[in-house]
Amino acid sequence: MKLNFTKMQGAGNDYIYIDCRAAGLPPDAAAWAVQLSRRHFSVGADGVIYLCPPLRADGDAAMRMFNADGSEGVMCGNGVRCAAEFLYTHGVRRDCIRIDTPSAGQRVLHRVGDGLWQVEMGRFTAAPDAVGAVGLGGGPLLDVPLCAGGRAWRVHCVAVGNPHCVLFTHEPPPAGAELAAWGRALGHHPAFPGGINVEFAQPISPTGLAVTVWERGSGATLACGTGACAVAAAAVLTGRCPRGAPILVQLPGGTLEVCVQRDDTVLLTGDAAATFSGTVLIQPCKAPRGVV
Ligand SMILES: N[C@@H](CCC[C@H](N)C(=O)O)C(=O)O
Repeated sequence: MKLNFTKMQGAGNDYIYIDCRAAGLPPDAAAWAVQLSRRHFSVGADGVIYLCPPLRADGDAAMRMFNADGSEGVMCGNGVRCAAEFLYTHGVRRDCIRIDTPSAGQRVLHRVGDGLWQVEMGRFTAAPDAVGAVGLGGGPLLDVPLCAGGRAWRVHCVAVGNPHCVLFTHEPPPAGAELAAWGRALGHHPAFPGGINVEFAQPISPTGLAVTVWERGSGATLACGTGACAVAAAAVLTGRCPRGAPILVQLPGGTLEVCVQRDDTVLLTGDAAATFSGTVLIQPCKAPRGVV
């Protein structure tokens, strides 16, 4: 079977976009995500995003995002900007676009420049499944001691749709094998039975953070939009960055601007671009992908 797709990236977080606005989500959506995301063997990506019929009367489309291992994410901060850019160039040429999601609600996006979108990401909350820890008034869990990968850490658990485990470092954040090893150890820690995304953040100025990311379901990625929001929220809550001001989150794939507002809602601004389109042959799935 042949499938039309568009490859897009936001801050280097790359997804394959499949337009299902007419037909709806395909039954093999998760299996296709595993197959198509494999770098060197197929299109290659951090995951697949299906654009589906809207869930609300005022929605322009709905978005379903699947990580490279076939697990479904609740939200995708980089992916939703690319989804808006895709819709903008495929029939919804408006500067305000509304994208529905099954469990994170509707996201409203504003086109603030050529290929530049600002998205209202909603309120940050406690990461939902940090077992045994108690958040402040049901809010994020701050300064939680955790042993993982043979090291003792202090982590901040914040959800922005997806759950995130944020760690602040004095040194430049880890990359390569170190990022993969620590990300995996923390991301699969028993405190997080549903798995968690991991961000290492080094404050580099009063409003700037250098960040590296290990994503559940995809491994190390060049950026994570909800992750950038979670890092900014943790930085505000721990007094490292100001509330209500733009915070620049520098990731290996690009810089995202995040503003944590007085009511705990978060604004995320960043690029969104198509890189190529094509047709891919869907093969019967042979070998399952290993856990990342
Ligand atoms: N890269 C995304 C988040 C994707 C989902 C995440 N891996 C999860 O399963 O929670 C972003 O830009 O937010």
